[in-house]
Amino acid sequence: MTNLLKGVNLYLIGMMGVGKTTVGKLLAEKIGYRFIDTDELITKVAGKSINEIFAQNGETEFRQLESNVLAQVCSYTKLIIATGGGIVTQQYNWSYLHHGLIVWLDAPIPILLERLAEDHTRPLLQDSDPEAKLRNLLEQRQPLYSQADLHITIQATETPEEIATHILKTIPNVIKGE
Ligand SMILES: Nc1ncnc2c1ncn2[C@@H]1O[C@H](COP(=O)(O)OP(=O)(O)O)[C@@H](O)[C@H]1O
Ligand SMILES: O=C(O)C1=C[C@@H](OP(=O)(O)O)[C@@H](O)[C@H](O)C1
Ligand SMILES: [Mg+2]
Repeated sequence: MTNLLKGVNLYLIGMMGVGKTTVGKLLAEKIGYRFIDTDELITKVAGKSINEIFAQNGETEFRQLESNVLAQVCSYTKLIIATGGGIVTQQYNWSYLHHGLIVWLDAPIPILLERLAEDHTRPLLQDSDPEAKLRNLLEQRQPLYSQADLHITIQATETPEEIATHILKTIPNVIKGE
């Protein structure tokens, strides 16, 4: 797999709660790549949590930090990059994402809701109706996510390990120029 990818980065995109961070770590272990999470880098750069950035600086500034971090990481190779769910909403981010192979992790809303039911770290979901919020975000983002190179549909019972294996099995079908 490492030979096939030739150092090309993998970018995981998709909705909050789909498992980008969890599966990304496993993928990196499996193929000997480094793992990077854009949210984690943003909190390091800003010196505060995602919640604090949204509350104190607003989403616009968060998106700017996210783009800056993405621009930095895409100059490296052999990375698995778990992005934040909204990275696709900034058109110019696509010029960075297209440096690598873009993998869309896609799961139905009820699965996302169940996983995020007790979560307080995603400011966009601290809403009186998180289900409606997720539906609304997905409606806006689905056409953007669908620009990925690889679309992985996740079943409710699939473990992170199974999803990582599924992705690795599917990559040879979409390697650019192969
Ligand atoms: N395949 C899975 N099966 C069950 N729970 C999962 C799975 N993938 C992720 N999770 C859980 O769902 C939550 C969100 O996962 P996370 O990796 O943070 O998603 P994302 O980075 O896409 O927002 C976490 O609590 C994680 O442990
Ligand atoms: O969907 C979004 O707009 C967001 C997703 C989050 O990351 P995850 O997708 O890893 O939860 C994080 O970047 C921020 O809370 C905004
Ligand atoms: Mg994440």
